[in-house]
Amino acid sequence: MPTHVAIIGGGLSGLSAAFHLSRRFPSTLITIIEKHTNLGGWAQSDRIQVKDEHGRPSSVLLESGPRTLRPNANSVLELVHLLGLKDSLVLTPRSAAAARKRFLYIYGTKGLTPLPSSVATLISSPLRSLFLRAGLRDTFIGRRHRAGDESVDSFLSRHFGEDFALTLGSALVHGIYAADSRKLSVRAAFPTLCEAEKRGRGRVIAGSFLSSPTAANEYDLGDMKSVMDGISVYSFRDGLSTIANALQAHLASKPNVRLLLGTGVSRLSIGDDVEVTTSTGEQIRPTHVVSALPLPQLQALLPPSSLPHLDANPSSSVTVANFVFPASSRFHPEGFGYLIPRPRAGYGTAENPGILGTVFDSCSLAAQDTPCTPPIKVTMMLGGPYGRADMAESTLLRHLGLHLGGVRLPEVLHSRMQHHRDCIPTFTPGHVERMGELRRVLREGPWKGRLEVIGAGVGGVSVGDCVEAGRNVGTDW
Ligand SMILES: C=Cc1c2[nH]c(c1C)Cc1[nH]c(c(CCC(=O)O)c1C)Cc1[nH]c(c(C)c1CCC(=O)O)Cc1[nH]c(c(C)c1C=C)C2
Repeated sequence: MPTHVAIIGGGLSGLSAAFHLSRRFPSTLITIIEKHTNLGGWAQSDRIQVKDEHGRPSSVLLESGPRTLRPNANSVLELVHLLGLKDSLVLTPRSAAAARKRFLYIYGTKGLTPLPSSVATLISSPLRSLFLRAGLRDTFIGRRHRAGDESVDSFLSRHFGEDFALTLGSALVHGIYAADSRKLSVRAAFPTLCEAEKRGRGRVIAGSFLSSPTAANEYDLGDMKSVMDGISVYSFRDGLSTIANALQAHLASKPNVRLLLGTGVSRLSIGDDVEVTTSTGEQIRPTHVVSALPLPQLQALLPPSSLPHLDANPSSSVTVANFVFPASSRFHPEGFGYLIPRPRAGYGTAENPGILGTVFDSCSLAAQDTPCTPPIKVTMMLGGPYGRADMAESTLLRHLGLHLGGVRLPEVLHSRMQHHRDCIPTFTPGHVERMGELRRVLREGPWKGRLEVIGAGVGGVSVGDCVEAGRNVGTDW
């Protein structure tokens, strides 16, 4: 049993690990070391006060990282239940426009193209022939790929055709990984597609109708399943920071938990003992360590060549631009927002200076704001495979108006732009095998299972993946 666990990194993975370890080992000392003074990683929510064009005040919640959660992530629902956050939930039902209506902005077409969400909307959709050709190709050609991993673009092109992979696949990958679908591993990023291909003997659509056994895992959910019945996504009145703040308050109240904020780690080594040196020069000798850092940051703390594959993946940087407009000026359609596929001519061409997509936040999260008809909030996401997009606000707004079919935008009440460097890892093909080898070396090498490596760079980039990984830490200890 561990007597002292050091957790390096206080994002949601590290906090989840601390929460679950402190429950499982109530007499073990747990030290969380985070170089920033705030916890929660890039899930940061800020409340701002704005005045509308008539001088009336409003309070608006802005997110700089993830903004909504899906109810299928049981590990997060469990935290909501155990931390008593149910009363601050903001729920978006499946019937809401934000859940049903998603758009693409396709170069060469005017305005937004709705994505079909049912058979009826498919029949009348401008994307009908693209979807039909994709369905026919997968069903009648069906191509099983036997050797190893491949990119998302290559997988989708094989099954659904190149046009589908470019239009739908690249846009989806922008919206989740802010990455180039030609570089992202299908096995690591969309394992369910590979499983469906296997079940359908080479046909993904057929395979997705065949059920697969799901591993049973016990979660302490209280009545969260019924609360989430019919819900598409959820957040909290004060945004996603609510989870990190509640975890921090919970951990701060535990006598066996020590929070070292504003303290980095400069060295991590293993001899007879594990040794962690902090940026303040303190030497800590825990029995076990959890790294919840981005993998290249962990690599920088270790002696050269200690662990394999930590620098194998690149990562995407994203600039998040939040805009607040007057309540009276609904200028965009109701819906989730829109994604922009990779330009046919490639990234960095004149038609797109670097915009990946735009979220119509008010359609799902207006309940975070006051008064009851609050200002309209919209978030544009830039960068990723385009590289750093240093765009003037006026240029961004000109593009937004153009994407919406040439609408005249109202005066902006508030805006801000935040650049998140290397915030989302891009799992390149072979990632799953590489992480298997990393786990083997951690188990069998000098660490002998005393170091566990988690975080978005290992097993998945969603909040659910990060919280789940933290929950599973140290189950062999
Ligand atoms: C802030 C930029 C982010 C981009 N991707 C992510 C973030 C935080 C991570 C991410 N986004 C989504 C998922 C899938 C989660 C799930 O479905 O369970 C992940 C891991 C989907 C998503 N994409 C956008 C939103 C609002 C959501 C819902 C989840 C969330 O709030 O993050 C919009 C969006 N995100 C990015 C871009 C470029 C984009 C464009 C409209 C990058």
